[in-house]
Amino acid sequence: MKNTHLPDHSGGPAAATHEHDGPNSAQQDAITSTEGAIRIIAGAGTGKTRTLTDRYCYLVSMLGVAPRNIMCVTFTNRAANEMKRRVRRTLGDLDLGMICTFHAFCVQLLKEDIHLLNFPRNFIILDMEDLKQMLLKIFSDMGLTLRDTTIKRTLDEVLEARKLQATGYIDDIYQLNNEQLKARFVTARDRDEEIFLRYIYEQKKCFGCDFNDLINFATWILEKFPDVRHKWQDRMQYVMVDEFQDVSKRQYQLARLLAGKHGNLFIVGDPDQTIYSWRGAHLRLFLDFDKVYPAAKTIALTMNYRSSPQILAASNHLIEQNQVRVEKTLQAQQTEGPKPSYYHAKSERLEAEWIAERVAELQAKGINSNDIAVLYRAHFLTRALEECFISRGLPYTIFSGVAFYGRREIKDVICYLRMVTGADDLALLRTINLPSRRIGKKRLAALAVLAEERALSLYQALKENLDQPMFKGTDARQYVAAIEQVRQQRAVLTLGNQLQMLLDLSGYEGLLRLSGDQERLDNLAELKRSVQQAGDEDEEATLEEFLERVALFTSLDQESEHATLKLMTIHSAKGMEFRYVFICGMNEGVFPGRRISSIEEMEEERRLAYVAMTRAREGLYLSDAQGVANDGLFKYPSRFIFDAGAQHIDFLVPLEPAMHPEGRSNDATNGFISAVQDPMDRFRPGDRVMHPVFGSGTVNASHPDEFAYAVKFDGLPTERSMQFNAPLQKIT
Ligand SMILES: Nc1ncnc2c1ncn2[C@@H]1O[C@H](COP(=O)(O)OP(=O)(O)OP(=O)(O)O)[C@@H](O)[C@H]1O
Repeated sequence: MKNTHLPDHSGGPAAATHEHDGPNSAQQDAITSTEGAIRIIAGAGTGKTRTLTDRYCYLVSMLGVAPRNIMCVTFTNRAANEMKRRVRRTLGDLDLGMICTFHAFCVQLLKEDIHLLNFPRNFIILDMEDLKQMLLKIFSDMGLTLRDTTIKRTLDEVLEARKLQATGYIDDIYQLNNEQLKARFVTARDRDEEIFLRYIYEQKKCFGCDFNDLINFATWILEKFPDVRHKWQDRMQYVMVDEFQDVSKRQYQLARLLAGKHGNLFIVGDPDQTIYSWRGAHLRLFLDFDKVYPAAKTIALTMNYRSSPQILAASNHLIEQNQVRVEKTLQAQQTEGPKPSYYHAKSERLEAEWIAERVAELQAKGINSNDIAVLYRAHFLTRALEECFISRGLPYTIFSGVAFYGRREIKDVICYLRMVTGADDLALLRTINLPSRRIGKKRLAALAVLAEERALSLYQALKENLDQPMFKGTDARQYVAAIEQVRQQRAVLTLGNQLQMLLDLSGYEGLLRLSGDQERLDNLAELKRSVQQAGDEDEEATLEEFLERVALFTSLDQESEHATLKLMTIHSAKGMEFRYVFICGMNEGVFPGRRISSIEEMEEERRLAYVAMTRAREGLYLSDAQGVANDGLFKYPSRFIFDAGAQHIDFLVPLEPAMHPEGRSNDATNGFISAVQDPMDRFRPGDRVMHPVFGSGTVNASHPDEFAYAVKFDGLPTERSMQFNAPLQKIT
């Protein structure tokens, strides 16, 4: 085993920034502070990922801690893989299974202990497609149509909301058998509750866990069974959490539970980069860490090794406009570069052309396309860009919202593979008529009744009733035969060969070929490659393991395959860096989005702009297009351009006064803009203020996180909370 090299390096400015330069003193402190609760507040580009990796290597090689005793959770699988790659480069080939996402960690825990919930070890992980399919079945069972309720609403407001709120549903799963659960449909208080109960019933029937369950089940088991808790707490001598600013309350609770015995909880993140509040991430968790752990040590990393001083100055100025934050100013270590530029185009087409021209200029200077990224707030913004790039023959790759494994043909094949492993009902329903086997709705309904009566899965029921008249004239027998033949050969065939056999015997590949859709065939070829690769990398790898990895894959994990210009949303660009970054569509109503209705949401949008700008190393280009938006409103340049400080931005075309925030009138077209104009924290405790209705009063406290003052008005009996932008005047 190699030792990590950890030379004591001063934190002084360094001109060259190479990966092999030693850590600076703050980084060194973070690497070697191993015991107790440690919070690292790491600004953008300050070497957070690198420090985390060095710390991991330090624990293993200098302190002699086994990798199985270090839990290191990252935000995406992509980040986990990158970290493993770097650790292996230093420490050699080790089992690094505990460097993973929260969800992947929970899968490992559940594989060991889910029997406590009466689920089998080979439970299935339900992805978004499975959930949608399940809901469609439930709607049909309840006689609901998509007019009564939509999939999206049900996913957000029924499933997600209930599972985020409380974990009582797990007690139901645990205590009630299928019949008892079913009996509860009748007593459901309302339609949404019935949908939820039916969902629990369906998931229990196929032993499925959705992404929320993975976290909830793991926490529930740890809380309910002390022996199991102690086992995991013993193991997790060190718990490290990356991107802590985007961790949810429940994930934090899980990390705390696991670190409960040894007390070594290390969190690292950047409060200024919180961009997932809507997923339950709480900036507060980060800010209050030292309240939960009073002995916690906090280390700030503020030397930015990524961006030029000019890019950093604009980014710093932007984020300073936020009120709820931990004050920190990053210092640039890079050499000077040009100021970020801003181009205000007269139309979307002209904006796209301006970007294409700048890209061409960079390429002419010998810059690799891989080093250039165009970032945007929303997917729809790519249309104009794509049209322009295509007409100019400029190759580009879009990191699309639909992840590879979510594509229709890929999901079909994954479900075929699931027929070989667990043969769950969802997988059967998806595959049974691909290609058509003449098993229509009526036959499926009859099969469901058979399965229900005998408490069997659909597949078992089908297999046992192939001779029934109802399957006459269908290809049910061939379907079962294909699956059974692959099952029998599993022990002797490689993963790749199992898949090929299944594709041939089932007729699915033939069906795709018949459709002649080259893109789908290419995707299938890509999937085959990935299955083959999984088998090559590890001869012992099983189909179950492959499916489990795939189920945990999300759209944020997409890797860049081609050396072309990259187009992606800012959310997907999290954690990445590029030499040149374009941020397009910087218009009010787009970025910040029109639906922003509170100051908190506006601050989150600003953090998103900050994440976007800090991805750039040498060049940053901002742009917007004038005109009328989809909703008929006039488009103004984004406030974020001005928030970055006029002195830090090179305005390539002079703006008419009406385009500046201060030049805008307060008419109907920009009511949105004034409605969420950020208020300033204007008063200090003790200030005397005047309100047009309540009269005079004294400011008792200022609560920046709530954007409110506590004011005691002289004429009112109780203290009142007043928004920062309330009509208060200071009395001097
Ligand atoms: N001590 C150091 N000396 C030289 N270069 C460094 C040092 N620490 C980090 N870097 C370099 O700085 C860049 C940013 O590091 P890294 O990607 O780890 O930052 P980060 O904090 O994770 O960024 P972000 O949070 O913005 O995604 C990388 O190119 C990295 O190699």
